[in-house]
Amino acid sequence: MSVNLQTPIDYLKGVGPNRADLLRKELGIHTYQDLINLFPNRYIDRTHYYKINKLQRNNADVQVIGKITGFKEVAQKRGKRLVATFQDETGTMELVWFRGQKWIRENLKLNKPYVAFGKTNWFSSKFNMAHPDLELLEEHEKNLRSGMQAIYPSTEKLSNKGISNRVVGKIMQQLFIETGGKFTETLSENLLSELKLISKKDALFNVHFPKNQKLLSKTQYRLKFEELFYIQLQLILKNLIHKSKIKGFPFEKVGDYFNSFFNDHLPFELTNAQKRVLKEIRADLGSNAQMNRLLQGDVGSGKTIVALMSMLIALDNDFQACLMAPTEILSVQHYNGLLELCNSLNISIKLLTGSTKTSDRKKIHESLENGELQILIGTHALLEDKVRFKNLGLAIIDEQHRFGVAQRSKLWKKNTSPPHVLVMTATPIPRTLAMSIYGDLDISIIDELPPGRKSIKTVHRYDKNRLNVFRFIREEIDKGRQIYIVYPLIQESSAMDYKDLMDGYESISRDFPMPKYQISIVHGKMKPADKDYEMQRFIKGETQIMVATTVIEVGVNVPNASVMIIESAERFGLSQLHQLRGRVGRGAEQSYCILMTSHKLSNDSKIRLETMVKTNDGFEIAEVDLKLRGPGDIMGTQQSGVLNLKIADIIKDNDILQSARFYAKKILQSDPALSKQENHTILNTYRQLSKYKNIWNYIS
Ligand SMILES: Nc1ncnc2c1ncn2[C@@H]1O[C@H](COP(=O)(O)OP(=O)(O)OP(=O)(O)O)[C@@H](O)[C@H]1O
Repeated sequence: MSVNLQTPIDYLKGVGPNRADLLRKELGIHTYQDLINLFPNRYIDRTHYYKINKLQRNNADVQVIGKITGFKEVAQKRGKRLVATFQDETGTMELVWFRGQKWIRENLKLNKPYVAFGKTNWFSSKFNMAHPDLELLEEHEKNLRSGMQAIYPSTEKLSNKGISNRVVGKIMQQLFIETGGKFTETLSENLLSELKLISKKDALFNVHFPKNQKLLSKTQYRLKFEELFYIQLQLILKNLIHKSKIKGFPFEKVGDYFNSFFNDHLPFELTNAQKRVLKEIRADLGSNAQMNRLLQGDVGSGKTIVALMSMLIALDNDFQACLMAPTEILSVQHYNGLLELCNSLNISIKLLTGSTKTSDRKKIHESLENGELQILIGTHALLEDKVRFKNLGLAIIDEQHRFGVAQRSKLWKKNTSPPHVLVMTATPIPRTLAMSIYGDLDISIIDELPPGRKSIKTVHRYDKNRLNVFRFIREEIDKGRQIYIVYPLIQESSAMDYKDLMDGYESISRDFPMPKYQISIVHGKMKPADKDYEMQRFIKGETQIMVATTVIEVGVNVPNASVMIIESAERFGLSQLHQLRGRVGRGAEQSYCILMTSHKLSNDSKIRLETMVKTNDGFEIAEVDLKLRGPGDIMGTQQSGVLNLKIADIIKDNDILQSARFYAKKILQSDPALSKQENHTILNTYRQLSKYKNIWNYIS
């Protein structure tokens, strides 16, 4: 190509030193390449022309073809305004200027066809357009911007400094004239033809000058695909390198434990999503590589059974398995649940937590080391050095948000070779984000709830409606249901929060007196044994109301509980609210979630509450959370690069991301080193990637 894209922007015809300075300072555009990469942030559809008799009031972005038949000046409070009569074959309207009259009168030509573009107003029984964007029809037709007009970021702000959107459009046009618009392709022939993608050079032209919406959509698809494809390629390569370096135990067979459970003891039919995820896990376990999989499922979607059945495969292959949960309550619950499910399978399962007695602890350690113990469930007590397995084949970690990566790898080190790892989370991370960030994990998603679940009715109530809420609680208890009332205790040590909880407990005890009503209370300051005792009373149905802090947030399963009341709901984050709500709606009865707040709510709190009221879908909630808090915040650390997208939107372009990931995977599966001739372009582009860090910096 003849024109070097690194040419400074000053050399482009129509730019000049002043504009060049502004472009550099205001938009960071130094070279031709920077200019091409200034992608529009929106478009105005200029493919349609209105007739004057079809105009409507306050129509923005309207264009009309007509002729100026005369001018008049109209006196107003301060100065004069210039009014032109603008006419087409269907009627007459006015074009109005409040400044620049002299220039306009001298330069506009009477009775020549013009295109007037702007917003319509209705004034003195006539339509008018103030300060229209006017262009002679014959010039307009030559103009590349006559289809979908690109609007560039910041140009609206900068227009009085001399870089209006129109100016950027014009110099962009000039750039394509000077370069001939011939840019090197960056995707392979195969991808282009299989996905029917438009070429790079067409995409770059059309992103700036699309003729119509259809072409624009194709263009955006191609560029977004490319951006996401190369990010996925990088992530998957990382994953492949991990897999080729770290060997796992191949679980070759599915044996008696699994089959007997599946055929004779499964308490319900698995959902299709559960079956699909199990297949994915089985495939991993059967391969030679070490499984490193993230299992995402909304609250109550049935992850536990998937975890158990995966553990049974480990047992079938004479390996041990462990399940680690973030809290004592959860570990106990998992333990009891699994004991019940495995009742007739003759498996040895034990629980190890901070409160396990020393003598029991010793026995557990021994039986783990000699291999008698097959499944160990517990809290981070599992990570202690004394806990040594004979042959740990599968480690399942529930709620990975609470365990850091370092802790995960500590589990690995419990063997000479690392066990397979399955990380389960009930706090859905938006799919897009998960795919972009967990380069080292494969992802399975249970996106279906067990049949027959009624969606939880969620309402927002102010404190002053408390009496009504209490009446509702009484009615539900009379029907035999149980109630959670949760108080924010963001930090377990916060004295004020603790006082709120205790005050709440007292007032509830007054309104729901013994002996008719029995109340449990659980909070972080209690001894584990007391907590467990209170929890068990509620689980067994001996108490009807559970007053608690967020210790019950994850995983607690009491199907008879049908009402979740969240006090000071504005103080909780979205995913936490969703988690709490997930504690009800686990049985067949209609369940309710009542979000109590005071009147003073910030905008973000309002959005959080509205979202909760509107939807039960954890993934949708995660998306809103992502928008409110930003990806960096959600993941704890800013994963720069991966999330620094120029054209794709991590929230909206999920489908494209899936496809990009699929093809990146497919290509790497058949050609991991990208050495085949057909992947030459991809390899080349990929190499540039590591050099420039950003795929948009290597257009040539
Ligand atoms: N396929 C199914 N059909 C009917 N019930 C099911 C099915 N799968 C799971 N369940 C039941 O649904 C409830 C929720 O399952 P589970 O506790 O495994 O959910 P979860 O995904 O772990 O959710 P959470 O993270 O909120 O605890 C349990 O009572 C379980 O027995």
